[in-house]
Amino acid sequence: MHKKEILLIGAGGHAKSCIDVIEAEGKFQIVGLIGGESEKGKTVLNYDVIGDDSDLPSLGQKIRNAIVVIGQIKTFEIRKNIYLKLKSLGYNLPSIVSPLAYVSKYAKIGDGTMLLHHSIVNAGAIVGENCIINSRSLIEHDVKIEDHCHVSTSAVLNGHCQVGEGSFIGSGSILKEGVSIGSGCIVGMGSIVIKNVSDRETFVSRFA
Ligand SMILES: CC(=O)SCCNC(=O)CCNC(=O)[C@H](O)C(C)(C)COP(=O)(O)OP(=O)(O)OC[C@H]1O[C@@H](n2cnc3c(N)ncnc32)[C@H](O)[C@@H]1OP(=O)(O)O
Repeated sequence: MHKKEILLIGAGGHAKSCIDVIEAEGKFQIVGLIGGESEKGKTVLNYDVIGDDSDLPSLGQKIRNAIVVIGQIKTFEIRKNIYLKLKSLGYNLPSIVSPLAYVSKYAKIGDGTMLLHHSIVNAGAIVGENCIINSRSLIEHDVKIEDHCHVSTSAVLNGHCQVGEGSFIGSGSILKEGVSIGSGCIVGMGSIVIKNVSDRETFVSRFA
């Protein structure tokens, strides 16, 4: 199969996981990574960091596809801003789905979103643009996740939960069905969330 070229924006740890998924999916040929000024010339797995943000306009003349592979815990603005910049430069921002993930035919996945290995998105769920649906996470039926969110490893979002723009749901967290998380929230790893969380709130479970 002819593979389309894709540029990866980010050169850290999360980029490695994303490279593994892109190679496994087999639809795109990675042409290189975009990193910070100091990362130029570095290699991540088998791929070179070929430029920084300032090179995006010129690279966009030859490479049409891109995806953001920067990680996200405390701030979503870095991923959001670079995503909007790529859009304004005319890049295509495909969604990438690991062949080991399951996406119901009744679910919707937005542009620029990556589903990593063993994630599950069930019927009626809607995932926005530029999200990370990380390894082994479970997005149950009718969940709605807005743009620029990160659902971390092994998090469980039960039926009808909602997650506002730019929120982070920590590793191994469990959201009770119907719970609503506001925008720009941080849900700490291992949290049990049984009530709604307001915009920009950091929530961690405290059982002591
Ligand atoms: C593939 C990947 O690696 S994806 C990344 C996966 N990683 C995660 O999911 C981890 C996400 N990060 C967390 O959960 C962090 O602990 C955060 C963001 C919630 C807080 O981090 P920080 O702001 O650095 O807070 P800090 O570690 O100083 O802790 C502040 C307080 O909250 C408590 N706390 C922090 N996280 C948690 C948590 N998940 N559950 C319960 N309590 C917590 C700390 O014990 C501390 O309590 P104290 O003030 O009584 O001493």
